[in-house]
Parts: sequence; structure tokens; C-alpha cells
Amino acid sequence: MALYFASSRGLLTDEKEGVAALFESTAADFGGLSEPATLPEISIISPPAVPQAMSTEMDQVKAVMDRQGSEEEEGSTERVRVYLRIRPLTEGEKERGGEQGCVCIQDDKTLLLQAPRDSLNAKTTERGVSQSVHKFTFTQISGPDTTQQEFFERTMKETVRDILLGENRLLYTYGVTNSGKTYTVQGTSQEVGLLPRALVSVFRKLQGRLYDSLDLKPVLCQDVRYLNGNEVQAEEMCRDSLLKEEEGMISQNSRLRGGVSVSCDSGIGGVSLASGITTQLEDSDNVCLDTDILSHSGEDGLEEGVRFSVWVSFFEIYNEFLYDLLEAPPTLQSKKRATLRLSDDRHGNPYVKDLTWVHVRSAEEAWKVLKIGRRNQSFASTHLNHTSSRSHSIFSLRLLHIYPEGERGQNTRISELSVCDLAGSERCKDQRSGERMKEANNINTSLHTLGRCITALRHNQGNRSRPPLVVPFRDSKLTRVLQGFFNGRGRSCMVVNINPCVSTYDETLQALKFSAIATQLVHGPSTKTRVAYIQSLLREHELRTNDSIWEEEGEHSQDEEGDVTMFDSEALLRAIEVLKGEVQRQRVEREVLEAGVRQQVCSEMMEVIARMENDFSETLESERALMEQRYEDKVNNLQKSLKRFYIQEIEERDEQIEQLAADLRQRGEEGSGMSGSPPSPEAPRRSRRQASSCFSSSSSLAEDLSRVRAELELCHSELLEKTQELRHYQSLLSLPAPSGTLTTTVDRKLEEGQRGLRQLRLDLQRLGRDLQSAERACCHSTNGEKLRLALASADSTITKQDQALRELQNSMLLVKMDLRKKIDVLSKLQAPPTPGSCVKRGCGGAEPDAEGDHPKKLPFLRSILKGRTPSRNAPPRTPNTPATPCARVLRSRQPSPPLTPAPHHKSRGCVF
Ligand SMILES: Nc1ncnc2c1ncn2[C@@H]1O[C@H](COP(=O)(O)OP(=O)(O)OP(=O)(O)O)[C@@H](O)[C@H]1O
Repeated sequence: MALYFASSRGLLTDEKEGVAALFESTAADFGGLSEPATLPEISIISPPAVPQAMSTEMDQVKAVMDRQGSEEEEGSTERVRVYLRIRPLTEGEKERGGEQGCVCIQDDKTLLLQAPRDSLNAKTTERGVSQSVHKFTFTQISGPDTTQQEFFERTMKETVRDILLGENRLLYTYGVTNSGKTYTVQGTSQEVGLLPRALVSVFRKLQGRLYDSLDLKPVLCQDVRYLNGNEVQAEEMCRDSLLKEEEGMISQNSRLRGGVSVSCDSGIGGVSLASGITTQLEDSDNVCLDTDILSHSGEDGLEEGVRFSVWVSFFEIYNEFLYDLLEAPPTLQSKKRATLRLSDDRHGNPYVKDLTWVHVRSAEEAWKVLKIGRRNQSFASTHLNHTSSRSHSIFSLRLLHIYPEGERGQNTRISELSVCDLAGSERCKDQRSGERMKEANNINTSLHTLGRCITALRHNQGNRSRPPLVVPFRDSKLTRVLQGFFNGRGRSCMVVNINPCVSTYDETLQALKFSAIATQLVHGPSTKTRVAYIQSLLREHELRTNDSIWEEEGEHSQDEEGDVTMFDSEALLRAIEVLKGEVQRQRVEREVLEAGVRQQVCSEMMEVIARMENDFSETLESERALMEQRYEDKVNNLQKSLKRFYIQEIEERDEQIEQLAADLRQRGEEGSGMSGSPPSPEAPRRSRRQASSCFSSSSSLAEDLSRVRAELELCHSELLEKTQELRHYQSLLSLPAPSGTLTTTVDRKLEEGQRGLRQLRLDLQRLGRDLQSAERACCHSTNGEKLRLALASADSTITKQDQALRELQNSMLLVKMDLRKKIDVLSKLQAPPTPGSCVKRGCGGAEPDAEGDHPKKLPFLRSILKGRTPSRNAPPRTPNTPATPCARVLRSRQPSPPLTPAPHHKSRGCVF
């Protein structure tokens, strides 16, 4: 048995051609296309046209199997045919410079694409992402000059012959919007396209063979079965039970729909174009199809005695909804168009439920149906195409083959030709209206799904012994409708339309890449793709159970072609067992894998989290350091500016003080000047009086001031003396003390004395300030009250000074007393002189005096205390005793006179 599937020619490959790199499509090498010398008599899905001569059932089945085998053999090497048609540029496109030679036909099978400069592809090429020159191979390439007739001859002629012989065929056009798909399928009224030509061709071949019998009941029964895509054996179809069973479906499927009337002459269930349906046609549509468009087609090769009944349907897939194009659209705008449903028959094959099938007797009638459908089809004007198809439209023609009645009743079969005009792929962003954008989205999605299906099919065909990929037919309505043609119900043929204009270069390239994958597909029913897989499963099972059997069987296992039916039920059960085991094994494997992956992910996550934590803490640290630095700088700046500010302030203050002092001096000088020049007798009396009073008060104040100053100086000098005395005492006290306790007491006393002195100094400073303010007040001759207040405060300060001095004196007395005590203690300690100690202290041989003082220190201390320490016999000094000059000064500064108005105060002599 021949190989069922042709081996894949590999994936898309790049190759260098000259300087420029080439991108070669999947090889649509048609070398392998076998000449259909002996065309199969039975389609894979169509029930066999069993010759009546067949005597037994077994013979019939055998014949069917033989035919299937021969077809498989042929089909296994035949690839899907992909035709390319390049449309001519329009005048407008030429004017806009769309012709740059980016599409170049190398020969009738090879096309070269050279990326124009402005294209996206050229830009990605510059970045080294893709190639700038691409090479694609097709079954046949038709250039811009190709006429509709020529193209029909190349693509459809054989297809028409195939359906007449009972095959199912699909032709679909694929391409970017405005690339000429509708032109190719339908054409214009002057240049009709593939479909009208195919209709003419079919009816021309069926001339004199159309079925005119009134009794179509059994035929339609079978028809229904085929419509639903079932494969049934011929003998089954004629059983009464089945006929009864199907009757309900007949009426359902041939129901009247929008304007289509039941043909009077076709008996039950038939729908004809004879009346009613043509009312949908407008005058402009009522153009008759020129049946001479085709040249003589030659031999038809049809079997003798076979009659045909022809049925057509037309529907569209618009925004993922199915609409019957032969149903008149609702007249009321508010009413929605009725949608059709896709259903699966009991064998799981999809079919369009409630679709109108119209019985036609001529090409003209079929043409009219096409026109009606076209009127209902969704077209819109886009920026690229004024009459752009916004839906995928599918026109189907079914031929009911009715064989002459034999012993076992009528034998029939159905073949189908579906022509699908796909909507063009387009860039969604080019659409300006929301509705157009939605349409474009749906179109692109369904085309993408078609691409995925083709890719999956190709994968399954190329990897037969591996588990097949799921082909995503169910992902879009389009692929579900076409599913049968890719699954072995028939064969498909693709027409790729391209527009050579540079503006659509990138989209064209994508369309060609898609078609390149399609060229790798080979025809064949999908059920067979599993045969090799099932065999490999069985081999695996054998291998597990018995090695020897495997080897034995292995030799026979080269024959992998055939159908699932070639396996007996036991083998299939074994395969199921193996599959179950495989499922179980894969489940366990997956769980282990999942656990591993989870663990890995967890550890990676932990690592990532730890890294993040580290990074975060580092960032935090650096942030903190930065903040600290920043705030330190700020504090420093603040300190500096404060320092500057205060220095400035102090300087200003000093300047002010100096200024004030200068003013004071100046005023003092002025005052003394005034004393020398009394007011002139010419001045007014009042001012004279003021001036004189002012003059007298200021002079007395000046006197006071000078006196106070003198006292202060005296005080100062006395203080200096005291300080010197204190220093002297301190130096004396710093001599080594005989006993620690004594010295500490003296030290403390001294400290206290020093503190008192400091206090005294401070008081004196304050006194000086008071005096200054008194002087200032003195300058304001008119403000005597202030002066008096200042003097009063100066008096109180002086009193305080006096008190402080007294305290100091007391402290001094205490110190002296302490010293004396110390001397006593020392003398007592040194009383029984020991030779060692005396030598050390330097007092060896010296006699203590009568008072027991230290021989050396005593005269020293005495000298210190002489004149300072009051004699024990001396009378105690009263506070009023003028013991010091300061005290004298203080005494002279007795409390100020009461602050009463003193016009009669003679001593001050000033009027306030
Ligand atoms: N081979 C051709 N010769 C002359 N004119 C052509 C040819 N192919 C296409 N055209 C013209 O190009 C224009 C666009 O064609 P058409 O409407 O068939 O594109 P389309 O691919 O169906 O677009 P859409 O996907 O938007 O429906 C039409 O005006 C058509 O007449």
C-alpha cells in the first residue's frame, strides 16, 4: 500500500539568492500531483453509487473499500492546490505611485516579493529581524493580464468535472481587502467570475440529464442524510424504517423561507426557483447569464442513465452570525435579521440548520439565486474598497445523482461544490467607524482561526506517529462550516488574490505566508491520521506485554495506511486500554512536573523576595544616610546663617552703643557749652525760663554724675585691691596643707569669697549701666522724673553693692578664722617634732612661738593677716562704719530723697 501522507517539506526556510536574502514559502511542489487518470467513482463521504450488477453485500463493500483504497493512494500524494492571482493596478493606484515592482513573477509557479522602502517589512529588515526578499511557490500563478475565462480553465474546470463525478469540492478565495476576491468569484456583468462560469459549465454538462420525476421522496430522504453530512451505506437508505424516520427532517429542511416558494412540479419537499424567489430580483439584477461564456467543454464522462437534480444555497457569516442570503431581509428596520444555527448531526458533523436550498433547473436560475443573495449580502464602502465584502459568503451547489432504479430500489448520491468568498483581511486601525472596526475584527479573527486550523492539520499530517493536535475548528463559525472539507468530506482548493500595490505590501506578505502553509497540506480524511497513531499504540502495548511479538509484528507494521475500520474491536479495545494507561501516566507525569514547577517557582520567588528585601534595606540605608547628610547640611547652614545674623546684630548694637556714647559725649559737651552761654535776653520769656531751668538742672546733674563717677572709680580701685588680696590668699592657700580637711574648708570659703566678688563685679557693672542710663536721662533735661528714677535705681544698686561687700567681708573673716584654725592645727600637729619629719618639712631646730604657730608659716600668715584681720580687741565694725572707700561711697549714697515734686528742693535746684 502506498504511503498515505506525503512527507512534509519542512518549515519555512530562508535562503540566500545573490545578495538579498530570500524567504521561500512552503513548497507547493506540484511535481507530486498525480494525474487524475482514473478518477475515483465514490467520494469519501458520499454514499457509493453502487452498480446494480453487484450481487452480494460483501461484494459491494469490497468494491467500496477498493475504490477508497485507490483514492487514498492517489490522495495521499496530492497536495492542496493553491492558485495565485495578481490583479492589475487601477489607474488611481498607478497615479499614486503604487507600482514599484515589489511583486515579481519569476515563472508560472514562483513569485518574488521585494519589500518596498517604506514598508514595515523593510524597516524590520533594516533591524535584521526579517528578510527583504521573499519567494513563494504556488500551483499556478496568474498575472494581471489573465482573463476570467483563462482563470476558470486553470482552476475550476477540473473541479466541475469532479463534482459531476460525485466528489465534494471547496474553492475559497483568500487575500487582503481590495485584492480582487469577489471579482474572481462573482466577477462583473461584463466579465463574470468563476462561479457563474461553473454554473454554466455544470448545466451544460447536465443537458438532457436533469431529473424530472414528480416523486422525489426517496431521493430527498437520502438528500437529507447527505445534507447532514452522514455517511450511510446504500442499502440502509432504502429501508422503509429509515425513510419514515427521515420524513420529519425532509419537511424541516425544505421548509419555505423568505420568498422562496414550493415548486408545484417537484412533488413533496422540493423548493424550486420557478416562482416567487425571482420577485426579489430587481430589474438591474435581472440580467440573463450568457451561457456561451464557456467554450466547448468536451467529453463529460458521465455514466449512462444517471440523472441529476441541482440545488443551491447561499449564506453569509457576518460578525460571527450566519444569515441566509436567500431570505428576504425584514422590511421593518426594527426587526432583526433571522440568524441560522449550526448544528451537529448524530455523527458530530456540522451543518447549517434551516438553510434554504433552492432547486434550480438551469444556470440562469442559479445565477438569479446568486444575484438575490448578493443583494442581501453585507457590503460596505471602506477607504480601500467601495464595495468591500464585510462577510464571508458561501454559495453551495449540490448535485443529486440518481442512478437508474435497480433491484434494491433507487441509488443516489450527492456531490457538492462550495465556493467561499472570504472577506478580506485588513488593518483594524485603518477603520474609522466603529461598525467597520467590529467587522474587521471578526473577519481577522475568523481568518486567523482558519490559519490555525490549517497549521494544526499540517502538523498532524507531518507527525503521524505522535498524538495529533486538536484542530480548532470550533473556534469560529467559518472553520466549523468548512470543517468537512478539511476532514475528508472532500477536497479544498485555495485562490490567493493579491494586489501588487506597494501600499498593501505588508498585508500581502502576511496573506502569502498563510497560503504558504496551506500549500503544504495534503488531501486526506482526518480519521486516517489516527490510524498510524493507533498502530503505534498497539505496538507499544505489544512491546510491553511481549517483546518477541513486537518484533514479529514490527515487520508488518510498515503498512500503516487504511481506515479505523481496519482494526478489529479487540485491537481497538487494546488501543483504548493503552490510551487509558497513557492518560494515567501523563497525568502522573504532569502532577510531578507541576510539583517540580511549583517548587521551582517557589524557590525562585523566595530568592526574588530575599533579593528584593536586601535591595530594599540597602536603599533604605542609603536613603537614611542621605537624609542625615542633608539635614546636617541644613543645620550647619542654619547655624552659619544664625551666627552671621547675630554677629551682624552685635556689630550693629555695638555701633549703636558707640553712636549713643558719642551722642552722650556730644550732649555733655553741649551741656557744658550751654553752661558757659546762658540764654540771650532777646529770647521769648517762656523759652528763656525753660532754657534756664534746663540749664540749672543739667548742671547739677552733671555734678552728681561726676561725683558718682568718682565714687565708682574709688569703688573700682578698692575692688581691685580686694581682688589682689584674694589672689594673694589664694596663692597662700595653694601651699601644701597639713591636713586635707582643713584645706578643703579653706578652699570652699575662698570659693565662696570669689563668688561674692564675682557677684560684686556684676553688681558694679550693673551700677555702671545704671549710671550710664542716668547720664542719658540727664541729657533729657525736660524729663527729670526719669533721671530721678534712674538715680533711685542706682542708689538701690549701690546699697546692694554695699551689702554684697559686707557679705564679702564676712566671708573674708570666716576665711581668716579658718586659716587661723588651720595654723593652730598645724602647730599642734608639729608640736613633738620628730627628726625625720622636721627635716622633711624644713623646720628642724626651729622653736615654735608662744602661740604655737608654725615656725616658718606663721610669720608669713601673720604678714598676710596684719592690718587685714581686725584685732581681737578691736571694736566690732558696724555696718555704718566707713571701713572701705566703697563703703564710704555707699554711705554718701544714702537713700534718695522722696520722689515728691521738689520745686523747693534746694540741693538739686531743678524744677521737674
Ligand atoms: N483581475 C482583475 N482585473 C480587473 N479588475 C480587477 C481584477 N481584480 C480586481 N479588480 C478590481 O479591483 C477592485 C476590488 O476588487 P474586489 O472587490 O473583488 O476586491 P475584494 O478582494 O473582494 O475586496 P473585499 O475583500 O474588500 O471585498 C474592483 O474594482 C475590481 O473590479
